[in-house]
Amino acid sequence: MSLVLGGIADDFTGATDLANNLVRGGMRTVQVIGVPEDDQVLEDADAVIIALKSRSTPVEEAVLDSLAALAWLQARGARQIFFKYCSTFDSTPRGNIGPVAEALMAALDTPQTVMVPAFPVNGRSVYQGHLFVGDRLLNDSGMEQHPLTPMTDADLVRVLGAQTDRPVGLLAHATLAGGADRAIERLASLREAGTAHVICDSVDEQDLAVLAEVTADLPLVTGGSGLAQALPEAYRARGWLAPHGDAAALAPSSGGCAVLSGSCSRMTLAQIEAFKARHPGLALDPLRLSEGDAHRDEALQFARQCMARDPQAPFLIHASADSEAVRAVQDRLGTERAGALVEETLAWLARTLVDEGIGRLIVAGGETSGAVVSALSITTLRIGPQIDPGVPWTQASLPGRETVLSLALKSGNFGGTDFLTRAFEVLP
Ligand SMILES: Nc1ncnc2c1ncn2[C@@H]1O[C@H](COP(=O)(O)OP(=O)(O)O)[C@@H](O)[C@H]1O
Ligand SMILES: O=C(O)[C@@H](O)C(=O)COP(=O)(O)O
Repeated sequence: MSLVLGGIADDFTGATDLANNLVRGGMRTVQVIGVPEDDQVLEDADAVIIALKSRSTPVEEAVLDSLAALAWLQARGARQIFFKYCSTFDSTPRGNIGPVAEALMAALDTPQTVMVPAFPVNGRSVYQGHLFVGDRLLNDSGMEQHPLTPMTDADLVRVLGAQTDRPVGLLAHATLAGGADRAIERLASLREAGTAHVICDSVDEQDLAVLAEVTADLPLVTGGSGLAQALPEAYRARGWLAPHGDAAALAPSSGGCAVLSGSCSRMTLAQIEAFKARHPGLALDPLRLSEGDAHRDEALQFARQCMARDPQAPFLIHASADSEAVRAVQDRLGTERAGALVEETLAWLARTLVDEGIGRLIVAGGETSGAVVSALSITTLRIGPQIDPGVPWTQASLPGRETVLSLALKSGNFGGTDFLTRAFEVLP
C-alpha cells in the first residue's frame, strides 16, 4: 500500500474531522487509534490518519508519539504528511504545536512548513495572522475559558512564537489573493530568510483551494481540516488519486442510543440544553465523583432505567458545565485531576453501556473521545456520512462483539444546536 496522505492528529475528534474531509474529497481514508502494529492489515487506502492523544500531554511525549506515527506512515510511502491540530489552535506556551511541527520537519529534512488552521465552513478564519471564530477573535470566542488549553491571544504569529525558537512568518491574504504563483514566491523568500513556520491567512474556500495548490508538493503541511477539503483536488490534478466508488458507505447500525459529554464548550452546552428539552439527561458532579464510586454507579442506574424504558430512545450523561462551575471544581481538585476523573468516569460508562446494549454512541469532546475510544479498545474507525461539518458517523468493530458500534466523535465547538438529536435521525 502506498499512501498519498499520512495524517498525524493530536486528538481523536480532530482525526475524525480530518478523515471526514478527505473522504468527502473522494479519498479512501482509514482512521487508526494510536500507531498501528507493523503487522496490522489495513484495507486499501489513499490516506491513513493516526489519531494520537498528544494535544495536552507533556511536550516530550507528544514529540515522541508524533515521530513514531511519522515513521509508520513513511514506511508506507506517504507522499505528504498532514499534522492535524485544532482549528482554534489549542495549545499552551510550551506547545505542543510548535515543538511537534519542528520535530516532524527535522525528521522529514524540510526547512519550512505551513500552518493553516482555518476551517471557514465552521467559522474559523485567519486574517493578518489573527484567528477568528465566527465574528469574534479567538480570545473572545469562549476558547479563552477552555478547561485545558485556554486561548487568550488571537495573534497566531505571536502564539506560535512563544512555542518555538525558530522564526515564524506570515503568508498574508493580500499575497494569497494574487494567486498560487505569488504565494509560492512568498514562501520561497521566507524560506531563504530562514523562516521555518508560516502562518497562512485564509478566509474562505477559495483561499484554501489556492493554498492546497501551493502546498500539495510539500513534505509536511499542518493545520485544521479545512485545508484537507481542498487537497484531494490538488492531488487529483497531479494524477495521484484513482477514481473509485462511495468512500463513505457504512453497514446498518443497531442497538441503543447514548450521548456522553465531557466538552464544556459553548456549543456543546447549547446542544445539551436542546437535547434535554426532548430526552432524559443526567449531569455528573466531579466533586462527588472524587469521593468514591457511588455517584458513578448512580449514573449507570440512570442509564439502565432509560434503556429499560425504551431500548431505542436516546439519553445523555454529561460532566459538561459552564466556566464558573468548571473553575470551582478545578480550584478544589486541580485542573488535571478534575479532567482525568471526568474522562475516566465517562470512559468507564461507555465500556459498561456498550456491554449492556448501546450500539450508537455520540461522544462530545476531544479529550473525552480519546478516553472513551481507548477504553473501548478500538483500533480502527471506518468513516461514514457527515452529520455536520467536521463530524461524521463512524463505525468500529469491537473485540468480542458481533455487530459494529456506530460512533460519532464530536469536537467541542462543532455541530448545530440540534446536533445531538439529529445525529441519531440521520444514522443509516
Ligand atoms: N465539570 C467539569 N469540571 C472540570 N473539568 C471538566 C468538567 N467537565 C469536563 N471537564 C474536562 O474538560 C475537558 C474538556 O476537554 P474536551 O473533552 O477536549 O472537550 P472540547 O472538545 O470541548 O475541548 C476534559 O478533560 C474533561 O474531562
Ligand atoms: O479542528 C478542529 O476544530 C477539530 O477537529 C478539533 O480538533 C477540535 O478539538 P476538540 O474541540 O477538543 O474536540
